[in-house]
Amino acid sequence: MQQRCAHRTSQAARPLLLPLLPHKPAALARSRHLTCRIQAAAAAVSYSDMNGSSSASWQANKAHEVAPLPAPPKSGQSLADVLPYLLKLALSEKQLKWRLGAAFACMLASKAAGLSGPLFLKAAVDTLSAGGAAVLLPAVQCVLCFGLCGVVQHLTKELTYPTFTPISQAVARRVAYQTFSHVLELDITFHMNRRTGRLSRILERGTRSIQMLYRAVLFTFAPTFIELVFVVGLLASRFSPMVALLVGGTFVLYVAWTIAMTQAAVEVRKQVNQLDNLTTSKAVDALLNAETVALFNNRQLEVNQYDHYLRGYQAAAIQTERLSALLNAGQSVILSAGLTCVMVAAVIGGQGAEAMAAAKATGSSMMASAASAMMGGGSGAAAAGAAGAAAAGAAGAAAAAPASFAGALASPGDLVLLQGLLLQLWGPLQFLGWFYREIRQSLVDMEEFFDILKTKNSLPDGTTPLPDVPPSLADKLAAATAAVSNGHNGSSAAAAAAAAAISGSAVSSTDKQSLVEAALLLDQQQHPQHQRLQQQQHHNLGSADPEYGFYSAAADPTLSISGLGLEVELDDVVFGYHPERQVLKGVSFKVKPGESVAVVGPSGSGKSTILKLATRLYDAGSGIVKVNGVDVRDLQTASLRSSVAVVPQDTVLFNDTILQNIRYGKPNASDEEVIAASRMAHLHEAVLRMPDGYSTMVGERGLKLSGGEKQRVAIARAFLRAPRLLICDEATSALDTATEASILGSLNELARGRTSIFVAHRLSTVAGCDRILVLSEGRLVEQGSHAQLIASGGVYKDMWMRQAAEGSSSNNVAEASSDEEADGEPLEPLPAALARGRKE
Ligand SMILES: Nc1ncnc2c1ncn2[C@@H]1O[C@H](COP(=O)(O)OP(=O)(O)OP(=O)(O)O)[C@@H](O)[C@H]1O
Repeated sequence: MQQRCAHRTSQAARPLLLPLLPHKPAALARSRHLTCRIQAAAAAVSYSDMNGSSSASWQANKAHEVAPLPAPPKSGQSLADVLPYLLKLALSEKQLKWRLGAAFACMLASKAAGLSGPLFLKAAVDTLSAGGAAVLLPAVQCVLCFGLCGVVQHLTKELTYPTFTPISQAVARRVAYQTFSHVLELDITFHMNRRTGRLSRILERGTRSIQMLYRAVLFTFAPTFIELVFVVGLLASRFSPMVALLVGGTFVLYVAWTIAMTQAAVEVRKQVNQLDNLTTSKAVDALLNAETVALFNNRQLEVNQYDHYLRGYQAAAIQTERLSALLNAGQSVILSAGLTCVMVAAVIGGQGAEAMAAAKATGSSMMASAASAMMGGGSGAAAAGAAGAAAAGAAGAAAAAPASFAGALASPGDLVLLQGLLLQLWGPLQFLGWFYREIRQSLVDMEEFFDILKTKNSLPDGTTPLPDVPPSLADKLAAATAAVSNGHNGSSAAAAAAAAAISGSAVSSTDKQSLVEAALLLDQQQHPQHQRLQQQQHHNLGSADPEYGFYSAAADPTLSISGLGLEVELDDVVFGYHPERQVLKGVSFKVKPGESVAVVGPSGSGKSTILKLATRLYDAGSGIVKVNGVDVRDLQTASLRSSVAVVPQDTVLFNDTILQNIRYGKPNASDEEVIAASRMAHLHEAVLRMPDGYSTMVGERGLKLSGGEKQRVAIARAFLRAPRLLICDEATSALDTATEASILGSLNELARGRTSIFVAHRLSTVAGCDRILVLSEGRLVEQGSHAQLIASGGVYKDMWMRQAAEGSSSNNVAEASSDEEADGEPLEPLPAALARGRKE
């Protein structure tokens, strides 16, 4: 039985997929051609991967395991606000402990080596100053140690950040991943009100800032502070408390100046950011609309507008530069003045000459002297030019010192030591200023970033999964199942019951539906394979037919009427995009499962808005929108949307290949499925005519495709998706009438057994729908079948007659309608009538 069922499906699918089978030479050649195209497409897939356009993630359409972000701080204005957040971010990284420990060990080793170097150098200088042949070896030893310290200092310094980088990169990826996911999850109103370029700049600056803060705080501020404490201590013990006090004072003054100036620059930075956002969004806007710009010959207009923002940006950036120059100048003056004072104090208040003399007298090895110096076991004084005057000045002072200050100085080595230590501080201090400014800027950047993270979806997700059938149908289904199972035994009997029910004129369409459902339930109980296929289609998970890969309900008449359709109901819905303007003013209707409904009416009457409410892009202001009997606000949006396919009014494509763009309807679809869908959408031949076939890149937003081709890509996506609710918003408006007629045929096939809602201006394209809703100024003014509406002679009939009169191709249809009006016979469902009318 199972086999028979599978065979039936495969047989049913055969006509549909026949063109894919290589059973003729021509077909063989074609299939080879197709294979080439697919290979080319595969190449494009890797291209897409490289470009980050996600085919890999398309294959695995499920969330990656990325830890959620902690709640962003209430305010991101100060380090005190942001640091705990950064800490929480880092703490959830697995390797944090050992990496942080290793990075700190490297950093401390680097600092220790950096501070030891001057001590060895001092020892070498003092040794050499003693004179004589015996000092040569110890002096060389000291110099070698000095060199070794330099090597260790730089090697460990270079190891520090790379050791921590995997953590900061992992955090940055997590932040970027979760923020991107958060932004895509936000409601459509958020995206409507944002400018894309601006948003992407904020996200980019935010993630960059997080990395900057780690680097600055962990590897610049903390080590510099430790170093400062150590150096001040060393200076106090070796020279005098005054020297240490002066170094500390210089540092405090330096930091105070940096903070004050940076604070002043914050406002300017905010301005620069704003102008940067505006400039980028202006550029992105113009580039996205390059064709419109060219056609309207508005290049200069765009460039001028861009320049308007650029000029603002330029002015703000110049102000930032001025502030930066002032900051740097002040920092240099403070350091130079401070360090000169330190040197003078060291020279004047030099101490420890005796100790050094004693050290020399004992003739102890210079290594011992260096070691004692490192331990702070002696003190000395030296003089040098301010470190800001650079090493040359210091060296000159060192040379002059023994003569000029022989009485006050302990040794020339002390002078070298002092200068070495001060230079050791000088470098990080310079960076400290730069990093502080960066931190301030990062905090400004992160404020906007946190604002986005804190933005809540104004349409919070519901918790109820989409039920399989609406409650009313479920009841009828149960009754019908019982009836059918009492009367018959076995799936063929169930199918017979369904067939009888369908053909029975006395049975209402909903009851027919119920009986078919009942029959199918019985069938499923006995055909697990059948059930699996149906589930696959339900959840859009995979291909049902191993032979062809592509599954279509249209290929299997039993499945296509399997009641997969959703029930959509609007109950007294009032809605406006802005509170002061209502677009829908109390609209109520119900679309039954499996029913095809058209929404027609003048432009701006709210047709597309209804579709947006049904797919929960917006929530109704008042009234309820229900799908399968559940308020959409309670439904899990994912379960709703995974059951819906929308062919939108304006198809915007991803800048990727045609293959990938179609595959977007079902990310895990095989190439064969994609191509089968493309055939159903009458796109295949057009694609084959393109030089790169399915691997043709469609350009930004699909600009390289014609309007009709874009629409057919969207239709192919819908075929691939095989949805329970098909929504077509002017789906064929960009197509020529012949293509439109054949696509409508395919769409009708697709719509069988599913619920479908069509919005159309050309009434002839939807006259075959089960029901037509006529909307006018946000109100439902008429509804019924085409025949009923024509017969009632209302708004719809006026629209129909007007359209019939307008187009020569519609004349036949108009005649048909008057004939039908005259004799009361129902019209032949379109597009069959449409196609016939056009032929005639
Ligand atoms: N995102 C939006 N923000 C503000 N107003 C909107 C938005 N989308 C649509 N509108 C307005 O709502 C009204 C109804 O729009 P809707 O798109 O539903 O009309 P429609 O009947 O589908 O029109 P058409 O046939 O021209 O597509 C229009 O006046 C439109 O300007």
